[in-house]
Amino acid sequence: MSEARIIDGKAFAADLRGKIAEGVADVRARHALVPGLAVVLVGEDPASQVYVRNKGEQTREAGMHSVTHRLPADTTQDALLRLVDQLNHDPSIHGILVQLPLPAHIDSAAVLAAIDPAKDVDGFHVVNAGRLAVGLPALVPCTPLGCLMLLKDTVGSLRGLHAVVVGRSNIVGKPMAQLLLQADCTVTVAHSRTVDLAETCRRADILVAAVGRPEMVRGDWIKEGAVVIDVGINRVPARDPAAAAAGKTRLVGDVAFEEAKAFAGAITPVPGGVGPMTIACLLLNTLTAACRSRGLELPPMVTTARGTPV
Ligand SMILES: Nc1nc(=O)c2c([nH]1)NC[C@@H]1CN(c3ccc(C(=O)N[C@@H](CCC(=O)O)C(=O)O)cc3)C=[N+]21
Repeated sequence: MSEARIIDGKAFAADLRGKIAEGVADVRARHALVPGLAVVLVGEDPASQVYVRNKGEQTREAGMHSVTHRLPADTTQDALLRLVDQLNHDPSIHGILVQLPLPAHIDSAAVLAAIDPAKDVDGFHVVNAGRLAVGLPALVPCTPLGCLMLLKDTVGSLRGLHAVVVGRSNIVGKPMAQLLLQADCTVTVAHSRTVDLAETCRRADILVAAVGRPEMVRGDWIKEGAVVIDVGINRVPARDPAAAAAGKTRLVGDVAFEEAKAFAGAITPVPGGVGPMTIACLLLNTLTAACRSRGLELPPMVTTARGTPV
């Protein structure tokens, strides 16, 4: 039994961002099109602040136009809806991302529904979810899109493989299952009410863990040689008790990584796995949305022979 290959999402994402930057330079030169992304952050959650700052920097590095709207935590739903409407009508903006979670007094579903589906670079609008489900061109949620890219890069053809997705959220589990189905996998969607979750996972050639529970998937849940994609990003107390007492934390996934390495054929780490791919795919979706707004194909440096990004 050999140790799993570690899938380097950080390096893959850096490479993808390089290709996106070339694609942006191409549409700027040939079509005077500058893809623009607007990120809206309500409230001051420190983790969200870091993440939003990274998005802004990487967007600009790719040659795109980037605006961040930071609104106070007590912003009314009406004010947020007015901002979304303004961005919907702003021709310099091709992608709109409203950072989740929103404060409890705001109805997230109402806000997501107000985003123009053509600018919905998170792929959370019901129109995009529906288009993905029936196989029409859609803006696809960034995290599952990034996972699919890592899987295809690791495995090649996914045809006929049994994929088990643990987690049924609208932002990861459900769209992940749709993408795997489209790639000709046999797909099982498991969740907290699944009877004998461990046994279900053991049948997976491809295991995608997206439950948000630190290290829930154990090593012996994994079939020998399976490819494991860990979507979880959980902050837990530092290993060292003194450091933990001082409030220091570390990031772990939904998979017990050290155990899993002994069983898996390949596995994504946390950090440095799926997380960086999520942001790279946000940039890709912004470029896609900008091109579609002008009826253009995606530039060739970010597409496969079939003209799709994956
Ligand atoms: N509308 C909306 N869309 C989102 O896509 C969205 C959101 N709201 N709310 C918050 C979550 C979280 N999220 C992350 C993306 C990348 C990393 C990431 O790059 N993580 C790095 C490092 C993390 C670190 O060191 O803190 C890694 O895993 O290697 C993390 C978290 C997107 N989200």
